Amino acid sequence: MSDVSEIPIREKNIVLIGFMGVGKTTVGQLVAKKLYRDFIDIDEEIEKIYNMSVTDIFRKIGETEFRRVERELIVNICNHKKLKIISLGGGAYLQEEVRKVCLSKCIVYFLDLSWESWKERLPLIIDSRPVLQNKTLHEIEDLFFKRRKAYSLHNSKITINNLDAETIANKIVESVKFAWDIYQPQGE
Ligand SMILES: Nc1ncnc2c1ncn2[C@@H]1O[C@H](COP(=O)(O)OP(=O)(O)OP(=O)(O)O)[C@@H](O)[C@H]1O
Ligand SMILES: O=C(O)C1=C[C@@H](O)[C@@H](O)[C@H](O)C1
Ligand SMILES: [Mg+2]
Repeated sequence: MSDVSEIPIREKNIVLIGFMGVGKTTVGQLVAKKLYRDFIDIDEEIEKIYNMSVTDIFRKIGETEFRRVERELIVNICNHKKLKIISLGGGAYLQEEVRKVCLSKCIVYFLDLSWESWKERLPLIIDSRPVLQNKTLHEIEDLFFKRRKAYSLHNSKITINNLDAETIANKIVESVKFAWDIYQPQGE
């Protein structure tokens, strides 16, 4: 497969990062449709490899192995694929190698939701996110703010409080097209 280090900005993969449950999967699918691109959800890819849910992988195989596969998958996709919309799992970007490859090969969008808004979404996701289980709300809050340091390394931030998924996807598409036109105007 070819190396994509010199890839034109219009062909770069777009990567969505942010805390679990902020909507990376939901919004990524919409962005892919709007830009006529393929969508890759890293959690789904890992589930296909093991033919198990993320919850079962954590339980039966363990988080350490999950993180290794997650990292290798992301590094491989970022190095060898282009024109994709990629939604990471919420913890993937905590790995330095993942941050490095995403920032060097892709355009990284951070979906930024406030803690107050995020808390309302907890009941929707708690059962399918093993990292949240057996934690108090205070411990989850600590994790939410600790992880912001890693997410602060991005190319663009979209503040998503009170916005529906369609509106967020439109904002990303608008922002991507703006960047394309600034850095690589059509016809040049
Ligand atoms: N803008 C939104 N407004 C309200 N609910 C939303 C929005 N975006 C996503 N959701 C809902 O929040 C939940 C989590 O969304 P989603 O699975 O897309 O998050 P995620 O960021 O991919 O999480 P993870 O990091 O665990 O992969 C889903 O139930 C989804 O329907
Ligand atoms: O934030 C996390 O650590 C995780 C988020 C999910 O997307 C899954 O990747 C898994 O549940 C771990
Ligand atoms: Mg997801």
